[in-house]
Amino acid sequence: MGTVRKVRAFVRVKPTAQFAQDVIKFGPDNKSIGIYIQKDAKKGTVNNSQTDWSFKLDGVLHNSSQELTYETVAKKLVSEALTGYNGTIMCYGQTGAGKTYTMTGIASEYKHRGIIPRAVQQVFRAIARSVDSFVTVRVSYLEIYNETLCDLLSTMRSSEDSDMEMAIVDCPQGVYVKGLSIHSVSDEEDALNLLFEGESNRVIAEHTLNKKSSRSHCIFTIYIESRFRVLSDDRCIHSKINLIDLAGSERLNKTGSGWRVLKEAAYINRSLSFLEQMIIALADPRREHIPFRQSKLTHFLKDSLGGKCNTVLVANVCGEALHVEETLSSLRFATRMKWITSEPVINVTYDSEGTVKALEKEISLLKQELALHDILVNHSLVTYEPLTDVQIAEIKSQIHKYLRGAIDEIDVSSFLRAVDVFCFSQRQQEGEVETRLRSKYVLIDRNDFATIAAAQKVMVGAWALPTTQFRIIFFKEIKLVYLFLSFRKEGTKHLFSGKDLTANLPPKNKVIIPTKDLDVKEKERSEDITDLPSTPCLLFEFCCSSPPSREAAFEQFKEECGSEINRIFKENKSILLARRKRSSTVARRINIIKQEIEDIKKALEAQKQERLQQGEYVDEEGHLIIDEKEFLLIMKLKDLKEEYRCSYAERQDLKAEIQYCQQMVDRCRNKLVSEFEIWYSESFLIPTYVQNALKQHGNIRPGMIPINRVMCLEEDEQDRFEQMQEVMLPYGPDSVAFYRAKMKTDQQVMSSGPNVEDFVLV
Ligand SMILES: Nc1ncnc2c1ncn2[C@@H]1O[C@H](COP(=O)(O)OP(=O)(O)OP(=O)(O)O)[C@@H](O)[C@H]1O
Repeated sequence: MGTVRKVRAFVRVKPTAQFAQDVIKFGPDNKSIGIYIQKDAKKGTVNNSQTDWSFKLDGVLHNSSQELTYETVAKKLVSEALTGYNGTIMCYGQTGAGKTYTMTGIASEYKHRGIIPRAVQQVFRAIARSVDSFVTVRVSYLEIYNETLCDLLSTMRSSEDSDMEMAIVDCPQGVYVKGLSIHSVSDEEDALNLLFEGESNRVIAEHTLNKKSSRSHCIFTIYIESRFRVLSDDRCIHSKINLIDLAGSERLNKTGSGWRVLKEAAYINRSLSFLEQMIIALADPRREHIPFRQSKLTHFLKDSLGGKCNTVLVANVCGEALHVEETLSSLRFATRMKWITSEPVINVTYDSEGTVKALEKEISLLKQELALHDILVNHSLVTYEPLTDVQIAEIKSQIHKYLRGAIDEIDVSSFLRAVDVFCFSQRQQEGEVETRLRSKYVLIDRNDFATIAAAQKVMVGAWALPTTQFRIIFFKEIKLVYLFLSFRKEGTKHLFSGKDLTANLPPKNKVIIPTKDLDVKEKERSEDITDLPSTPCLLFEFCCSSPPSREAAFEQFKEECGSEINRIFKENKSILLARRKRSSTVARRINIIKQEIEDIKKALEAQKQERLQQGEYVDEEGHLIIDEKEFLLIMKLKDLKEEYRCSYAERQDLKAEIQYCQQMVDRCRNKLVSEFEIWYSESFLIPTYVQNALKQHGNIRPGMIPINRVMCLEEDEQDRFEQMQEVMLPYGPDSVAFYRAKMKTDQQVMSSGPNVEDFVLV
């Protein structure tokens, strides 16, 4: 079980020119807020009505920027969500007090973006840094308007979903909304697109208190699921972050709009008062029944307030005297929230069934791929069933014959046969097989991706030709499994020659072992196959069409492009280790000195007792006379104390140095990982022509433009226009996703024209 925590509650005061400084006062701890009201003169001099209140919350946000608000309120909750804790952040307060500003912010200005876009950014930045897990992110956007559930992303719903009636459903895993569309998002821009799309669909009414008053409760949810890259680790960590912008909590008589708005206000007030009842019940440990089902909002919040979830409330208040009653009511609400306790736990499931399913799916895809290859190369009769004893014996006999030189080639027609050939040949004549292979084939290390890619490029045109003959030969360790292709001459025309290959390979082809030192027999053997090109066979790794594993690529990256940062990282780490070692040596020394001091103190005490028993000597001036032993002990104690002081000071210095070194190491590690991610996607996931564009003088800056964008670019003009926009955007590359998403939503809204008006109720 997790540790028991309290729900955290903050108050955010909207800046105003008419701030009521005599009415609202903040404590020096930045956590307390006091409200002082003059006595109502009409009620006479003797009346007992309360005139001042004091509230203590987790923080008061007055004149605080969006950034500071996010750091204070949300950052920790979001980072804990990334490790599997559910989280809820809720903004409560009267109309116009800044709930939407706090939660969503101003969509046209990056600087004023609110909690939701910042949370999205934090999530995707953390994902970019994670190397050991696959993280998937999904989002949904729900609106509760007049007790009706609306999907703000309904235009993106599949036809199946849109037919389904929405309802809040309890299930053992928690509460969920049946029929609500949940969308996978691959990056920050994707998620922001959906946020802005949903924003433009919110029910908004013109209202005396706020011209763009949101009349509904809106819940943007981010679902995070992390699966570990290692197949043996079947843990799946999942969490959700509910970001809730409640409708305004003003009193009916202040709304001052038409009957429709009054009806809305009645609904809003009712659901907020049910919410208050639920909070009072949750805060009372003796209460057995919690009235969740009284409204859609409370039902939805059943597993999002307290319980196993991290919960944060922001009470938005106005600073003017006119709104003091609403301010008081919001502060009371926030104080009640603080009484609720929670015991957050990590949501983890062990998905061995999922892993098996994923593996089965992968096997079936591989089988299909293999079948397709077989058809392409006229090997349609190949079987992948386990071999019979007779077939195994036949393979063994073929290998013996090949090694004796009785046959030129081993016919390896299926993968399983090849595995057997490999196992058997490895046991039998590993060295000999290697020499023979080296004399006939060009060998490429499986980790040399550049060479493999070049070889692949040369061969790519030959794949589909029926004259291409496959042979798979397994070599030494399973790590060096190669797929050999031999290309037979078609008439007099070679499909390509070894020269073509060498021309296409990168200069660092040192791993290619040239064909040489053939004995006579071998020469004859190669002459036998003169109908093959001069470099008789090409080969490449069995799975070279898929990118290398991240682990292998990371090793390569550290050797090559990332070598400098890796070197600095290692150096810093070794300095850190040396400092730590030194610090523990000093700590040990301090302990020894402490012990010695204790021992000497005891010895001195014993000496003193002995002296007292024997009677003390004093000189003529009345000074006490001690013997030499006691004198030496006193001197030793003095030295030890001095040594203790020096060692202690050294330890303090070392501690500060360690802290600094640790920061440097962490920074280097993050840099190494983020550079690796860019390098990996540029080297293996991005097509070559895009890679060229990303090179130093290419027209795209790395990390700036998502691939899908690059792919759909057609004209140079478009390129230049986008580049220019990126340079001009404030806050550099960080804001690109935000502005792109905003532009996209604006374009959609413009093209949908009058439909936008449908959402504005006047
Ligand atoms: N802290 C703040 N700093 C600057 N402007 C703010 C702040 N808080 C709110 N505002 C501005 O005040 C106006 C009203 O804020 P907002 O729409 O967020 O209120 P609300 O509480 O969501 O109201 P409603 O319940 O009616 O939707 C907006 O123009 C917003 O930009």
